[in-house]
Amino acid sequence: MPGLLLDPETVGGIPIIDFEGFGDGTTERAIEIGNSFYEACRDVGFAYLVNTGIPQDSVDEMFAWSARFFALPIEVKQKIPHPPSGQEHRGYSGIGVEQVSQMVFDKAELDAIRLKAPDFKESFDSGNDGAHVPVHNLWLPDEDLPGFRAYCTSFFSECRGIQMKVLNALALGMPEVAPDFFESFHQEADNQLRLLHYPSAPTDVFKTGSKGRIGAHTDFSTCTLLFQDSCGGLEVEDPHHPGVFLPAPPIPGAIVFNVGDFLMRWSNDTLKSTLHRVRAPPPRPTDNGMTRERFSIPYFISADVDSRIEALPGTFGPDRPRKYESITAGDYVNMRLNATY
Ligand SMILES: O=C(O)CCC(=O)C(=O)O
Ligand SMILES: [Fe+2]
Repeated sequence: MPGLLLDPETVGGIPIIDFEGFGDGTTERAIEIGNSFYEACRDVGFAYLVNTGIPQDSVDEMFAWSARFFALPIEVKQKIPHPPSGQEHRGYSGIGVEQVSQMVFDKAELDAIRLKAPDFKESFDSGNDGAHVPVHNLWLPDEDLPGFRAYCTSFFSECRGIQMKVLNALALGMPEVAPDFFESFHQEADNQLRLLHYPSAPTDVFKTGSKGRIGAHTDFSTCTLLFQDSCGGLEVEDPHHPGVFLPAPPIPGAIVFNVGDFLMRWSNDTLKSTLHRVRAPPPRPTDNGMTRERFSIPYFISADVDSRIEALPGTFGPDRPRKYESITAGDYVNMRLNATY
């Protein structure tokens, strides 16, 4: 993308970490990657990861399945509604989407939608089908979208492979953390694959400024791998200027990585879980008063529910007390999920 790369190693202040040559994580080059990745997590909380080894075709295919899923009639998607309980982060959520997709242009109606639905998005969540988690996937009957379940399941596994590489790189870069430390806390893949669709909507819908596609938030698990399409609109808080958000534009082939609140707590606040949000992308003359639709795919990585964490080695000492009690990953995530739904 010409013009975007002002500094070859960052975009909008977000470091680009090149995993080329990471190998099995034992080479000099792997240590270098680990060091710059650790610095990115400490100083920014976000990084673009390139050459991670995930085939671009797999990512493109996941986006194609996502588009097919969201194009299904609302009655079909509503066969698998997201349960009201925060613990069960599975199935379809279509908050406010029905109204928006019907192309409402009346101002009073738009205002009513804004009040009702702060975020104009629909989503589908799936996770590990393993028996150890008390949460079950909600799949459509296969005849409604043959192949969808199989592909989500296979993409979930591909992301898991990348997850291990990424966690190992971070451990390598952290001063007193053993290389396989994080891996040993992430054996069960208690992760969540979310397909997100921000429908096209009249540009007016986004004009008030206070509401958008996703309001400013931090993610609450260990970390997130985010795949975004070419639309744009993701913004990340500038670590040096609280309240100022900088665009994190899509870079073809890159995964956006961010630290979550759980890892921030685990690191005694050494690593940053940074606020981010999604706004309407800058309008183009060809948009005709409509904001383009956007698809994104976050993969939320969580530690094994029963694992108990306390401040990571090297993040506390005589001059730097531990700030948090020890907690299990399950208790932490449930506490946070219950506050969201
Ligand atoms: O859609 C995006 O780019 C970001 C999504 C996100 O931040 C989230 O789901 O937590
Ligand atoms: Fe997020």
